[in-house]
Amino acid sequence: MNIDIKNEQKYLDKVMETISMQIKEVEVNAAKRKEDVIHIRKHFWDDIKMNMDTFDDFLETIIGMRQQTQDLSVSQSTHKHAYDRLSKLKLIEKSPFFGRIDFVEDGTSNSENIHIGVATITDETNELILIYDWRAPISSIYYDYPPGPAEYATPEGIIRGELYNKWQYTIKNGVIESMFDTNLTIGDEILQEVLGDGSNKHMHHIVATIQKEQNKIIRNVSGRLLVVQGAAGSGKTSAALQRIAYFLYKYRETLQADQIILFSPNAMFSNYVSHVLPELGEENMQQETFQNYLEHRLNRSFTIEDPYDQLEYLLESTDNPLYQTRKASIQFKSSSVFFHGIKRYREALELTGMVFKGIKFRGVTVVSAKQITERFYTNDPSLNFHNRMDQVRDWLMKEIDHIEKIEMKKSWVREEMELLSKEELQKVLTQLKENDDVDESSFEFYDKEEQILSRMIVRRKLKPLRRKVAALKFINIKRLYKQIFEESVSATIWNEHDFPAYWREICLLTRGMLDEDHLFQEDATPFLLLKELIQGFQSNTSIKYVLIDEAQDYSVFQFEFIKQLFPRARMTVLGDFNQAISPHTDHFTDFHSLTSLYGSDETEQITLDRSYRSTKQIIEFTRELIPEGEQIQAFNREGEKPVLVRVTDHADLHKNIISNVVKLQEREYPTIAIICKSAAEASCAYHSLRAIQGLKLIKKNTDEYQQGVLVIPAYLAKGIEFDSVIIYNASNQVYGEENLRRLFYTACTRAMHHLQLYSVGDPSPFLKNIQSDILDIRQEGFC
Ligand SMILES: Nc1ncnc2c1ncn2[C@@H]1O[C@H](COP(=O)(O)OP(=O)(O)OP(=O)(O)O)[C@@H](O)[C@H]1O
Repeated sequence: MNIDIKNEQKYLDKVMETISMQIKEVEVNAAKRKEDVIHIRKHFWDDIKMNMDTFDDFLETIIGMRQQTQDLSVSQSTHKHAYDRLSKLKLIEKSPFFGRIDFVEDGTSNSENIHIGVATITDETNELILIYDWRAPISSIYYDYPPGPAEYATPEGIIRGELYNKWQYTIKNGVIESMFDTNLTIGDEILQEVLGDGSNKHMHHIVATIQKEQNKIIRNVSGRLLVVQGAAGSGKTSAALQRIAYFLYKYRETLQADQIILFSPNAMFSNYVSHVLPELGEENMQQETFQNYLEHRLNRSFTIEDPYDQLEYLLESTDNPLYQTRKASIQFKSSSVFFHGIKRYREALELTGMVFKGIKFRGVTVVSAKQITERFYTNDPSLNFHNRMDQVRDWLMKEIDHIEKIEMKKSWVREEMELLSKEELQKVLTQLKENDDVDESSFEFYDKEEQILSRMIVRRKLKPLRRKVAALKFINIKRLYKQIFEESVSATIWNEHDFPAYWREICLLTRGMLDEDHLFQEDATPFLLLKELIQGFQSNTSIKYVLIDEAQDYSVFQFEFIKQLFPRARMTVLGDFNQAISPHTDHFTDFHSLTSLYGSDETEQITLDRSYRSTKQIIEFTRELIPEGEQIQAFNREGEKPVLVRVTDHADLHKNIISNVVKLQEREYPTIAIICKSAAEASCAYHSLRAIQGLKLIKKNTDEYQQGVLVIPAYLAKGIEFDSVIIYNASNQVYGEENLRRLFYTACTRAMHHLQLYSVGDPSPFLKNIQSDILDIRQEGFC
């Protein structure tokens, strides 16, 4: 069937007319609802008869209040519903669709002409769908099939048929600017156009150009765990966000946005991706960094090193005498051997080894640690660990009751009684008068008053103790964790061959840090694991979906942890092992170990090989940097070949970069990033390049993605992208070690349109065998 742009424009005009009518209707409705809410709030008490004279009056008052609250809640939610609909209509008002398919279902002869957009639009009768939501079952054909036989899944089963035509549109301000028949065009013009645009302060949605393999991720709902390994720029983050939007549509009757959580690498990344869902007319999910979670759970007792300080140490402290110990320590503590060792250790504690803290009151030990230990181990051994611990807690609570009685008679209580305020005394007096039928002038009354006051004083003092006992704070977790690093205990946890190199030194180092109440990053999760195994897991059952982006930097511990933390959730894990820059992931090359989390039946893996962020020339270069990089396919978008400029010294380097940035600014790139190996290098570079106007230094606590010319350490650039990337110093001296390959690759793959590398002296060995048709190598001088 032939369609032309005029007819399609007519259809667009009709849809826009419908939308503007609906906007008017919903505006009136929303305003009315708003008035209702204001009215109920304003007159909330007017309609309630406050009468507490008799029980029936009291009941009537309560019922009236409840009724008013219910009315308010209904009005608020209808107002919200109208308001959300209005926002959605306004969002799509000027560009209501981006695609069309003509589909004939098997067994019928009618061609359904389906226009697809960000949200569903029906005609005034509410019966005819003018625009299908991109997440509707039939819309999947648009993403999954070229013209020919096609099918889509519905709750009632698979629908098969023939896809005759497929069009893509660019619509701006209500006008169709271009329209492509994808039967005829070669390549994806719209995708070319989108990817060729400059960078933005925030990531945008991709629903008009979702690719087939990405659609598989977005719509996958089969197992408990979906693992996505994807090349840099292959759309993992995008797929994760559109997947969340898909869930919110598919399960709209039962799922709220705050029942979904996305773990992201840092605050800047969170801010960068925070506009995608609102752009799609959906509320944002919760976002969290794992570090935040750790701090929330542990920082009352410890200071915790953050992952960036850990990385910075590893990048910049290679001369430190403890460097090798620390490195070995990180690797061991992130391994599954350590994870299972801790589990074994906890099991062993059932028989021996528990350490408790004595209970002190007013500086005196009232129950000693030894007594608690004895009590724990003399409890019925057939009871499980947690039940035994509960019994100890109950026993301690009783001991505290006993202490309360004894303390009430002590002289310090009498002294404190003298200090009570008039109000406090009055309160007790009133209480006594109300509850007891005792003559106010009698001795009995006096005795009772004294008793109440003493109890009040002692209880107040014992309150924190009771709270601590209830929270199992009498278990000495720090000492228990420290024991793991004592020879007498560690020998019972691990087999001889499990011990890593530098074990003695690791033990010394860890014990020393614990004594200073400081936790290394690599100790934080194992410490928390041990704490939870002993005190019981504090899980969050309301979360239904957990998504972990940049998952390559999480350890086995962290995955286990997140799984236990959200026991009812389905998990989506997205990452790229070639960008694994955390020190504990040095030897990881895939996500296979994750299968054990939920078992192979519940786990699905999808690989994304095609990269969309960068030009073909940049991809052809970056894939040379990693093993098996040839598997990565470039999207066919042309650009310039990356350039490596060798300079003789730092003065020359800065002169070259400054002049190059001026040229790049003339090209009007919104973002030019000068990427450094570490924060230390970034800080030096920033000071030497300050002649660049508006230069900004990005630090670990920067919480907003910024445009302009930036100096940024490579590990903070993870997950984001820049129009032009300048690798500050790709020399052998800076990137000489093999373990920096992935960091170097991560830095280079941030470039969308332009990539330039500098090297003071000899370049990194990573660049050694790259052919001149892929990397343009120039000797010093201005480029
Ligand atoms: N189907 C698509 N249509 C339009 N743009 C896309 C598509 N897929 C990816 N992109 C764009 O490609 C860029 C990279 O996407 P994204 O950040 O999601 O990739 P990633 O795999 O998470 O990258 P990295 O691993 O490097 O962080 C973004 O600008 C994104 O908008």
